Amino acid sequence: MNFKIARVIVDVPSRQTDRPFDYIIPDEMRDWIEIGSRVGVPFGHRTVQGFVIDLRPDSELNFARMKPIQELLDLIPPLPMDLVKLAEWMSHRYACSMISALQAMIPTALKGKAERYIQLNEPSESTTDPEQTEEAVYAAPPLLTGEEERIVDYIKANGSMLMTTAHLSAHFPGQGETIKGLLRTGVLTETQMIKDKVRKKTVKTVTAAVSGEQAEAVLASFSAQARRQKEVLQFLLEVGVTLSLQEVLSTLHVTAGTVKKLVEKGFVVMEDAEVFRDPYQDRRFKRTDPLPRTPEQEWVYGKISEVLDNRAYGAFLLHGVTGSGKTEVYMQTIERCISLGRQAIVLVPEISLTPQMVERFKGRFGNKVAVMHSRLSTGERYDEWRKIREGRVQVAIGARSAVFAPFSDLGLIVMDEEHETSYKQEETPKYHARDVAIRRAKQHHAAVILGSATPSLESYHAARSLNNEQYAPMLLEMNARASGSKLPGIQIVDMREELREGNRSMFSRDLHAGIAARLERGEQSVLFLNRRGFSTFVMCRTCGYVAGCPDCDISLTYHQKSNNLRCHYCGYAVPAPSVCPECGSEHIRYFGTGTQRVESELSKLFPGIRVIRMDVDTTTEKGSHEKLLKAFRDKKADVLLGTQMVAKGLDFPDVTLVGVIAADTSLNFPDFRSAEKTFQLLTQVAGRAGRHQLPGEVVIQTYIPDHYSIIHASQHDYNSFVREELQHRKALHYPPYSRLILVTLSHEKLPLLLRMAENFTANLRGKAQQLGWFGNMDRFTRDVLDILGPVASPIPRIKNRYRFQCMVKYRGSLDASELVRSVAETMLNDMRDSSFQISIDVDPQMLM
Ligand SMILES: Nc1ncnc2c1ncn2[C@@H]1O[C@H](COP(=O)(O)OP(=O)(O)OP(=O)(O)O)[C@@H](O)[C@H]1O
Ligand SMILES: [Zn+2]
Ligand SMILES: [Zn+2]
Repeated sequence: MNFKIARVIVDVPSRQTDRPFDYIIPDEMRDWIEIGSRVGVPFGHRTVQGFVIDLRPDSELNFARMKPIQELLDLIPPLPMDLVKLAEWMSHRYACSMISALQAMIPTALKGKAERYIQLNEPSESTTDPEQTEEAVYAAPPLLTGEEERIVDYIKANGSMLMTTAHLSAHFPGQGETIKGLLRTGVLTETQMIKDKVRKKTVKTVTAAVSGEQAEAVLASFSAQARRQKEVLQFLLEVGVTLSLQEVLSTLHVTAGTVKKLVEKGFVVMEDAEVFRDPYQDRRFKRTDPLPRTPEQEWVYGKISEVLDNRAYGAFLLHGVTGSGKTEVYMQTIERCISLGRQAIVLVPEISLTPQMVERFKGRFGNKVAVMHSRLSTGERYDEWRKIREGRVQVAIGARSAVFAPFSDLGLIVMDEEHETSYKQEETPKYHARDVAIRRAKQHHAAVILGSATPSLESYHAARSLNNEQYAPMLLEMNARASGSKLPGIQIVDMREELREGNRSMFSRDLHAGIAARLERGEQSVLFLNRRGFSTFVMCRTCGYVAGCPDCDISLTYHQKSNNLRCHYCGYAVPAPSVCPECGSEHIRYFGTGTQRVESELSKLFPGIRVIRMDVDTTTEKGSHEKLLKAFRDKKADVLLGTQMVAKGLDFPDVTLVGVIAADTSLNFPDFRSAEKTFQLLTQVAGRAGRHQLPGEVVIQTYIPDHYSIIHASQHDYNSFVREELQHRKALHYPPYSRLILVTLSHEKLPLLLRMAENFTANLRGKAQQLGWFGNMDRFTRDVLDILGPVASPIPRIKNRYRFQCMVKYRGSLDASELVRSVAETMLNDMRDSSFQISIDVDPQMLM
């Protein structure tokens, strides 16, 4: 097929440009441009980056008015065809632009921006006399001043015809006007090209360029002064392979000059070779072999293998209690997938929080694994990504964006802790990695494993529902711990009772006794603080003043390290005041992070206790997690104290006590998922205790001891919790009995916003009525859509913009995303007020 036209999505984030634009494919690019290619194209007066999403033999548009593609940025398209298709689906499903979906799929390194370059003006072909040398063309007609000549000579002398405008102006300070003059008279021209944020890394390599027969004669020809050169050549001939220049220099203690002389003489070839930055190159991972499967693992493994072997789509919800050996199942099914010549993706909630997971996969699969880690440098991430794209690895492990790992023959996607909210991206594109994973698996006829000890109600309901949809996951359960150990006993302590009996400490008597016993026996404890809701704000105890952000309706957060107050939404920061700005009182209190308070209380109660604190403050540095966890594993501490971070995936043999300081802070959250979140957290932390030989014990402190999520968690009873929670959800038509779309409208002027929010909701309602969708959720029909609001958002003002929201609730097979998007678009087009914004969040996880 001879394609002349490429349809390109340009990297210009505006509603008007969210459609493909047609460009002519220049002849020399014909063989190279593919769907998924990244290109630089002229757009208005700029050059922008874009992605080819379709190829056409022809265009409906006038060829004369169409522009050609300016440059092709990679030889291998960064996006395989299936990801381009996936982006189209995402854009529809999540009501986001195509460019935002495509950008989410590539590493930051490839988010190129146009850079301006200056070059000598190449004469156009018609006027070029082949006899005329370059020199003649420039030197002759326009009479250059001395200054101008120096600039032109500098460009020539630097060999490259291309030089960034920035570089040139920096090299000739104060000569801006001269350079502009040269541009005006056409001696120089300026072009724009896309420059990537990071380049491939290369090293110089050297190889002997002398054949075996010649070797002796050549070596004999060296003079006595060239002894060092001779040594180098001899060495290279002996090893007989290409070595990095650095290696040669450090082995033989010679200078680069010596090697260069050999290159000049033609005895050695020096080249640039691409290298991959490997963030784990200095780390050794203990190799592990597959464990003999337990009977439960065997059954689960069999079910998944069937689908893998058939190369069919199949989804599984693996509900296994903590320590049941889910990770071992992931690894063994992945091994099977690889042996079939296919590749696998492992998704984990937040990879920097799960170093043990990375260790286990590296230990089993070695250099077959690429790690997509947010803490890696842009360059390192780019290289890990290239290993995937170029087929050098078979397994990718990473947080939600790893779902886009560009494998060519994907066979399996594993999503560990599938209930975690971090799988939902809160910025545009607001996708949920679970739904994207299922979609990708369908495209590839691959298997999906959603694993959790506490599956989300959405997944559980889908697996359980009677009118089993085609894509619903199959429920697989594992109820016993793989090691044979029992789940720990859990005790609930009523903190109100403690107070009544005169205990004002944050530790109940039972938890206190528990920690003391561990100290005596040389065992370890994990203390968990439910951070949500713990105060880090500043309050005056005299007048009740609370420091708030002037631009956002939210209180400022106290940061101990820098001793200032910061707004989490807009970044506003002020030094922490020492007296109340309102009444001048000195009784103004700073509440540090909850963990700091617990830590100081611990050392008061147990002098000499060794505590490792793990929270946002102690884990900002790269690798700090690993360090802290290793220290704990090496028994350099008695207590690991932390927030959510200590709840996940940790497996330490000597931890026999887990204490939950305040279980219910997350219950008081205005969110219909708060009971579910609390149950999940408690189950997860409790699961850290007694995983090996020593039996475990858990103490949960709470002010609401009779809340069903706490009671069921204390009995390890997921099924009863779910039954009760589903009843509440059903009564209120919350997910999984409906789906939600949260629409947030914002503007600086409150009265205007109010009117627009009313209008928007009315338009939406009207359109839904026309379609016959609108109705009360109590209605006994499958397809129905209801609209709640508008109301002020829970945070009514951010960055000086007021916010109103409305909630769309629907069920059945309605295309609600499309409805909301079209109403929003019509309204924005009619408004012509660019300051008015509508943000659409499909399947929201945070209702703020
Ligand atoms: N077949 C097996 N035989 C013996 N030990 C096993 C087996 N499978 C897993 N284990 C061990 O049991 C422990 C728990 O296994 P694993 O971490 O895979 O469970 P998990 O379900 O992923 O745990 P969690 O969800 O609590 O993080 C680990 O120490 C693991 O090495
Ligand atoms: Zn005050
Ligand atoms: Zn703010």
